[in-house]
Amino acid sequence: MTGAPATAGDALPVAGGRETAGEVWRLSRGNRLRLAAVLMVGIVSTAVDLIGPVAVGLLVDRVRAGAAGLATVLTVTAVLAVSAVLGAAGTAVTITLATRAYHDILATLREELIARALTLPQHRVERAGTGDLISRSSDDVTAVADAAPAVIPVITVTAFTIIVSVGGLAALEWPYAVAFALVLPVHLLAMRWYLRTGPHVYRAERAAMSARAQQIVESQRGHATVLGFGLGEQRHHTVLTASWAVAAQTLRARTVQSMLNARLNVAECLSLGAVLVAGFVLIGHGASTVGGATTAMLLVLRLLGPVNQLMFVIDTLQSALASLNRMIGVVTIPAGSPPGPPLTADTATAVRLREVSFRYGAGPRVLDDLTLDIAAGERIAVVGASGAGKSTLAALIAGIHPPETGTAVRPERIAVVTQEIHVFAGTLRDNLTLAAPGSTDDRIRAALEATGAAGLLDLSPAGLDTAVGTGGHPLTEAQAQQLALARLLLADPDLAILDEATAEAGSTQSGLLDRAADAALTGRTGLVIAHRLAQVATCDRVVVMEHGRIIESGSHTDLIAAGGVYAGLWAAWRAGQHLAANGPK
Ligand SMILES: Nc1ncnc2c1ncn2[C@@H]1O[C@H](COP(=O)(O)OP(=O)(O)OP(=O)(O)O)[C@@H](O)[C@H]1O
Repeated sequence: MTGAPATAGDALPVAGGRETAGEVWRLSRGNRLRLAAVLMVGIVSTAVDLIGPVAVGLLVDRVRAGAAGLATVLTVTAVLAVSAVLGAAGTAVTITLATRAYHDILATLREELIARALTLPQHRVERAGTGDLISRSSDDVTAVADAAPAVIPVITVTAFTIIVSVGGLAALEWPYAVAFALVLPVHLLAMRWYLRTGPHVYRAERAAMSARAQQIVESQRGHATVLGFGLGEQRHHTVLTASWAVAAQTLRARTVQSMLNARLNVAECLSLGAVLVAGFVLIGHGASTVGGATTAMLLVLRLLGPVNQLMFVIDTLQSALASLNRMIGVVTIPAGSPPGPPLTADTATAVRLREVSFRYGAGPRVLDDLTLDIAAGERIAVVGASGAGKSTLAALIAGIHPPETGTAVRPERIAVVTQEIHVFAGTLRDNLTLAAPGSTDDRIRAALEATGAAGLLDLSPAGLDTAVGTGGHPLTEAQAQQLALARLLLADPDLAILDEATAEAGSTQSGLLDRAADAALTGRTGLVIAHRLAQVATCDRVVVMEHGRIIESGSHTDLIAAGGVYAGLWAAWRAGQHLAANGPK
């Protein structure tokens, strides 16, 4: 199947803040009780934390009044210790509960993301670039998961500390709260600046990472092409450029963080100064004691810690939010139009296409008002020039692409074998029984025999337990094709589609793979796309495509006799075969 380059407009969507919040609320369905517990325990434990500053303030006043003996100091110390222990225990419980809820919600999101990614139309993924989807289900999930240890303690502690400490300041003497509130805009300005600057920087960083992943995936997938055309240098340069783009964006992000630090230092000095001045004025007017001012200063100091920490983790938070938006963007992609209903009533016809059209995105029509019936048990071959739409037709019949217009009726159980065979890491048995779990070893062996692939059992003494795929016994392309055809036989579908499934065979192996394909197709409806016309000639009917339309249809013999396009293709192919066998005259 030929492809087209991805454009910016094809990118997978990224959710907005409101959409993400709505989705997270939906995903938190099973954790609402836990979240309520977080709220209650958090407020109570932070309130307990207030006891310390108040006790120290009282001690200061007693000392100034000359009324503090050893007993007072010991009592205050004990109160400090008990409140610290209770506060810490409460905070630990809060953080644990919040972390569990976070991971539960993330796990649900990850499952939904993978489920959605696996059901995305293939052309949608191809247009966006496989790297983007891989990056969203790996890099982004990691970024959101890794943010938990840094972000959750700070967010929960800060939220409750702000509520309780500002309340405490106001209860002490309202001018303390006012003084703090007057300086709060400086903190908020620092945060606003950061929130305005940060997301762009982090989005750009993530996008650069996606682009790099895409380049690396393409270089690896196209390994054979890269080697074949000597593109190693060029690919290396492209990957290097993408990596430098990531480095540049990361540097930009860290610079923004340093500028935030400077703003935070200013805000901190101003806050402490404002409460100190308020204390000075209040004490001067007899409205507060030195102990009261001490309590106020301690409360502000307690407050500044988590607020500043919040600023420090806000970059992690921003980065995690950018990733979360990208993950939610995939989850909320609306399901496309479902493939046509499976054929049940008419057992004589396996596939019925009526005036179907299809285009990739906004591109030109690749299938154009195409009508085709395939009788149950019939084996048809589809031929035509490169780009005629053969693979697209096969994918539409398989239900991978929904038709843009027209109707497509097909059997329920369809299996497709293409030129690209992925051998999963696992045993031969695992790979063969993917689509037919529970097959007995005898059935598996029979399938291997029937497709002429029994030699796979001799790859190692382990037979069916031979490890293949990544890290396992390497398979040649032809062996992988044999494996796929035997797998198809085991899956026993109503309709088998072979799209260039035997194209990898060299001249010595083409007969072997053609026989394997024949065995896999026997007794079921089959659609074969092949450039080797020897395989085409054995089919019941040949369909010739041009520009997304069927221009000829009939048996091999009839089409040859008709002397049309197929007859020309056949003559050219035979001449090519003759030349290959005998050499030029
Ligand atoms: N994923 C895709 N995105 C956009 N355009 C595509 C995509 N796949 C195929 N096309 C375009 O659709 C047209 C038909 O492609 P298709 O692969 O179906 O043709 P084909 O007859 O199978 O060609 P070939 O024999 O080279 O595989 C071509 O113009 C191709 O560029």
